[in-house]
Parts: sequence; structure tokens; C-alpha cells
Amino acid sequence: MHNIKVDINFAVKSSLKSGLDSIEIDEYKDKANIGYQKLLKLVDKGDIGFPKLVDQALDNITAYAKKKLGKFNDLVVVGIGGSSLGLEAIVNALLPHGYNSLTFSERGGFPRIWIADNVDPYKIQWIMKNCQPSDTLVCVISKSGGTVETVSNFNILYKWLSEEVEKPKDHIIVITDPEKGLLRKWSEENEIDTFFVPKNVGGRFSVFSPVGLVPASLLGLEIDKMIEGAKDFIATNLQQALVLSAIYIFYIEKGYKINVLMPYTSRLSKFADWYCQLWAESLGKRYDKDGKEIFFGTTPLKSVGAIDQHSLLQLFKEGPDDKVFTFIEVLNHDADKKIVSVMDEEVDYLKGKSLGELLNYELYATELALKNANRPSVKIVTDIIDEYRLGYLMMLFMYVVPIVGLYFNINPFDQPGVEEGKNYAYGLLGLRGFEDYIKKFEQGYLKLDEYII
Ligand SMILES: O=P(O)(O)OC[C@H]1O[C@H](O)[C@H](O)[C@@H](O)[C@@H]1O
Repeated sequence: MHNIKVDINFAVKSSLKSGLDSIEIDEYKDKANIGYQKLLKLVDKGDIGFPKLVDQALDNITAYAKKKLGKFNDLVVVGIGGSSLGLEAIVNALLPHGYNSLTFSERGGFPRIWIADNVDPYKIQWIMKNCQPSDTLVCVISKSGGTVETVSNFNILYKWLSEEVEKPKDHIIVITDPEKGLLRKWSEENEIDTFFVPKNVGGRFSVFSPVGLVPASLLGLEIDKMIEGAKDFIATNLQQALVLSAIYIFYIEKGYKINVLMPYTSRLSKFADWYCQLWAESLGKRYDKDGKEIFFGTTPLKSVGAIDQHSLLQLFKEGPDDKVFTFIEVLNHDADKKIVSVMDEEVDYLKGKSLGELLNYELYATELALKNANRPSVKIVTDIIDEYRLGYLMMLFMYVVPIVGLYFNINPFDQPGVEEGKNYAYGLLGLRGFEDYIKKFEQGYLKLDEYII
């Protein structure tokens, strides 16, 4: 059983001038319900598949991970966006800080983890310098199978493997679409171990597909617990998604422009990055579903407490009143440490308190300071962080975001806005079929020297 609560006190009228009154709470829950009913229809029709992932059998993934256990010192995951952010969130939340510096036996025979997302030569170079091809498993993930960053990084790593090991195919796993794309074709032709992302599961909703589960299982994480958490959320607590969506819808209608996710734990820092993609690509849309131009969306912003109290909080409290805050509180921090006072009597007030307590007191203080400035916030409270809770939280947000989008009559499941830039890049790189984009690029990318100082 979980112990995750959604606390909306500081977004309602009894505490906050701009908050929802009790009539508005019901009214906006009804609005959220409209979005939810639309989501249910899409799921029932089979158009959208992420909620159904909680019913998948996991044996093939766990058996595969077991087969590989102890055989590799390093796991390099190649992927970007929805093909890497979910895993990053999992690794950041559930593996020890500095995991890669533990010894093989301290890691229980599980590999170190490297995520090759960006095509930054610096990053890929250091991954290759740190790993030995003979001891490395490369897991390449791409739903479309052709994302240029992923294909480029993978080609470099494939060559690196081929030059050193006899059977590079034994060092590769592919995770991609079951039918389409370059990666699928290649993995089939070369008989590479391949897992599939269901066709009706888009990248940013794919963390509970092999995209997140295969690497997580290879790292020894309990993926069944993650799925159990996600499943329990759907089975028992959809109300929480409706309430959160109601609050977000209310403030979007009021013209609030920024949605801040601020966990008070570094372990959820990458979770906030994952959330930013989920929110931005799902909710930033030029057209509604009827083709009307609406330029819809609010901007997600990652912030980590208490770190950003020393960076962003000044703006949050005294800058424009255009942000809705979602805090995440962890009641019991793992390996919590008592603070000692050895420096001076001045720090005696800290003696006996723990770091976790300090973090949480700082959260309460920030909540109140923002409330006093009439800034709306909600808080998700979890007792601990583990596979189960992470699964629960991810599924909660994977419901909230489409509910908000569908209520506003936009399509939260596509991302047409990223295409134009990709096409120019393909044109510049000389990809066949994209010749027109070279011309368009040359016509549009005009810069005058006088404005380059
Ligand atoms: O998984 P892939 O097909 O390689 O896609 C990786 C990413 O590519 C694009 O930029 C999309 O906007 C993202 O939604 C997607 O997650």
C-alpha cells in the first residue's frame, strides 16, 4: 500500500485569495472529468495504450535481465527525449548517488549506467573512455527508429564495439517500434535482441514499456513494484489526478503561464526533467483539435528544493504572479542523517535535527512564504521514495497532463512543432528527400554582419 497524498490547501479560497472556492472546486473537477472521459474513450478505442501497460507480463523482461546479470560491467543506453528521460528519472530516484563509482560487487553484479542522449562529442568520448567494449552492453532506444541524435551516437558505439569484440550483436539490445523504422529493419536483418514499444504508446508516455523497464531491470531495479504502483494509482486514486488537473485547468484559464514542479529532494531532479517534456510536448499546441489556431500552452519549469531557494525563489515570490507550484515532499528520507554542532554555539539550534527534517522544514517555510505572496501551490506528499512510489507518481502525471490537454480540446499525444527544425537539419545534413529544406534554409537563415557584434 502506498501513502501518497495530494494536498491542495494552498490553492483554495480558504487559504489563498486567488484560490478556488468550494463551488469552483466542483466546477473544475467536472471540467477535469470531461478531459478524463475523452482519455478513457481513446484508451478504450485502443488509440492510446500507456494505461494498459500496467497489465503487461514482465517475465520476458526480467528473464532477459537475469540472463545478462554479471556479464557486463557497463550499460550504455542510447536514446533521447522520451527514450531517455524516463530512465534518467528512474536511475536518479532509485540508484545510490554516485552509483557508477561503486565496485562491481558493491553493485551486486549489476552494470554501471551511462546515458548517451546528446550528440555532444565530449559526453560520448568520455563514455567510451570509461567503458571497455568487451564488458559493455549497448541498449539503443528509439520509438521512431530514426532519431538523428540516437542513430549518430549508436553508429559510433557500434563501430567501437565491432573493432574490439568478435560478436558485437551479443552486446546490443534494441528497443523500438514493432514494425516501422530504420532500427527495426536493422535489428531484424542482424538478428539483434529486440524489445518493442507498443504502437499506441508515444515516447513521453513510454516509461512503463520496455523503454524504461528493460534498462531498469538490467540495473537490478524491481520493475514489478513500479508497475504495481502505477496500477494501484489507476485502480484506487484517479481522484487525485482529477483534483490536480482541476487546479491546473483553473489557473490556466486564469492566465497563469508557468507550471513549476519543485520536488524537495535531489532524487526527483530528473523526474522533473521528465515531467517538463511530458508537459511541454503534450500541452504546447498551435491548433486545437478542430484546426483553430490557439497557440495553447503553459511553460513547465523544473526547480529543486532546497537548491533553488537560493536561485529561483526570489523571482517566484516577488516576480510576476503567473506561476502555479507543485511541490513534492518526502516524509522519510533514506539514510537520514542527524546534524551535529561542532563549529560554534551559533549552530546549536541545528543539533539533533536531521537533514531530512531540515529539508522538509524548508519546504513548509517556502509553501507559507509563497502563500503569503498569494502564489498558488499544491503539494504531493509521499512517505518514501521507492520503485512503487515512483511508478505511482509517474502514472499520476501521465494522467494529469492529457486530462488537461483533452479538456482544452488539443491533442496531447502529438508533437508536430518539433518537425520543422528536424527537417532543416536533415536538409543541411544532405538526407535524400530533404533537398527542398536546404533551399528554404538558405532563404530564411539570413543574418546581417552588422548585427553580429
Ligand atoms: O524515441 P524516438 O523516436 O527516438 O524519439 C525521441 C524524441 O524525438 C522527438 O524529438 C520527439 O519530439 C520526442 O517526443 C521523442 O521522445
